[in-house]
Parts: sequence; structure tokens; C-alpha cells
Amino acid sequence: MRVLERAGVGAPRVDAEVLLGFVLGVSRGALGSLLVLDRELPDGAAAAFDALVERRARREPLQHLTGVAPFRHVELAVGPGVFVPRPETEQVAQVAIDEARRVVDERGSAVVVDLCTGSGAIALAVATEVPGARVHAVELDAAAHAWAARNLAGSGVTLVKGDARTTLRELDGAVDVVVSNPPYVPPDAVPRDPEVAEHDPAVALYGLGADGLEVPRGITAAAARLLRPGGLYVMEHAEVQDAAARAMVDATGLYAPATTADDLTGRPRMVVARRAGAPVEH
Ligand SMILES: C[S@@+](CC[C@H](N)C(=O)[O-])C[C@H]1O[C@@H](n2cnc3c(N)ncnc32)[C@H](O)[C@@H]1O
Repeated sequence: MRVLERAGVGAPRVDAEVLLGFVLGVSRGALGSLLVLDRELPDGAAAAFDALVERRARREPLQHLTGVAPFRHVELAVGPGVFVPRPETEQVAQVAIDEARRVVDERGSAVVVDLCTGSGAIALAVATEVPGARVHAVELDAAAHAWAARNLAGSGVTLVKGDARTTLRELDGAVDVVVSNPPYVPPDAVPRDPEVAEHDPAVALYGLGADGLEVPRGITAAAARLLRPGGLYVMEHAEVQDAAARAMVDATGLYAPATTADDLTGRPRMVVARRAGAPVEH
């Protein structure tokens, strides 16, 4: 634990417990007590644990070491080449899930699209938690798409490889919920944590343009094209982008006035808007 603390790992005790549980093949909860850390480990486990701690001290993401990332009620396989799903995105998924459930109750089914799906986290959560939802997911990057294909196999989610700004034309005007956690980091805001800066793919982080919102602007336009009138759009953004994200949505003239919703820690982290009027003509 001290090795991780010295390396600047944010939650050294938690990470040490997770890695020990991983080596022993038990959940962190089943470890029982931290005293386990002081006991002798079975043959081979001590060396395996030390090797993992050393890698974690070099700031490899914990989830790359265990190969999994928890997200709501599901677990995603993750590793190099894919963005590790974050707890704050669970609340973005919640907004999409609540709306999809409401639509299913009202109409018997709902069409949900997850743009920029990465590991497939949001799409899998919606498909798992909302029976009656028909879920589509789009990912541009080949490596991330491969992780999503692995995670979404057998889930019923339709996964498409392509640019989320231009795909799924067959669903134009027919979608009830579009949810997205796109890249949105501005070019001058390189994340400080090595786990993020060195291990999350650049295509997952940087939203392009001076404000980081060039890709999100394209996603917002695509969502307007996909949504039926009254359909809901929810998109994650950085804490400092709340006003810019609302302005971005409102500037399209295609949505009712956008609002901002908070994540579970009370930070403004997503823009929410309903599609207004008639579907866009093409
Ligand atoms: C911030 S990550 C989010 C991944 C996942 N939705 C999550 O919340 O964990 C953004 C994802 O968008 C993908 N991406 C970037 N530009 C894209 C585009 N134009 N079309 C589709 N996917 C894109 C990246 O490869 C990355 O997987």
C-alpha cells in the first residue's frame, strides 16, 4: 500500500485490496479485513501481487490490471485501446434509462442510441436494465469497437462501427433516446493523472476545436436527426462546459431549451434536451 501511496495513486488502500482480491480470485468484499494484507499469501500469489502493485505504482489503470471495470449493474472487459467507464457516467446512463423506461411503459418499446459507446458501457446498462428497449451503439475507433463487440455479444445491442455523426441514417426520426459520452476535453486541458493521459485513447478524450466541443457539436446534430419530436438527448460534458454545452444545443434551433443535470457528487456534468418540432428533412 505504501508503494502505491508513494507513487501518488489516489486510493492506495482500495487499489491494494482490489489487486489482492484479483490475485486470490475473491471479491474485494470477500477479503474480509485488511489484516489479510499482513498474512502470508499462497504460493505464487505474493509474487503476482507484487508484480501488479509495481505496475499500478507505474500508474497503469487499476482496471487494465484486473481487466474489468464495474458500471452500474454490469462489468465491462477493458484494457489498452478503450476508455475506462467512469462512475460519473452512471448518472448519464440513469437519465437515459429513466426515459427509456417511461417510453416502454407508455408505448411498449423504446429505441435507444448510444453514440460513442467505447466499451459499450451505457448501451449494455440500458439493455440490461430496460426490458423492451431496442439499443443501438456506435463506435468509430477500431480498437474500442473490438472491446464493445466483446462486451455487447449476446446482449441484443446492435453495434455499428462508424462515425456517430453520420451513421444510423435508417433510424432518422425514429429514436426515443440518444445518450452520449463523447470526447469533450479541450486541447489545452491535458488530464493530469497518468492513468488518463497515458492510457485512455486520445480519440476518447479530446473533442477537437478550441473548446473541445467540435465532436460534441456533430453528435448533437446527429442526435437531432435521429430523435423523433419529443425524444430525449442527454450528453456528458466537463464540469466547466455546462453553459457552453447548453448554448451548443440551443444554437441548433432543433431542441426545446436545454437544461443541465448534475452527477451524483452534485457537479454539472450533462446537458439534457428534448427534440422539438418535426423531423429534419434530408
Ligand atoms: C469518452 S469515451 C466514452 C466511452 C463510453 N461511452 C463510456 O462512457 O465509457 C468516447 C468514445 O467515443 C469514441 N469516438 C470519438 N469520436 C467518435 C465519432 N466521431 N464517432 C463515434 N465514436 C467516436 C472514442 O473512440 C471513445 O470510445
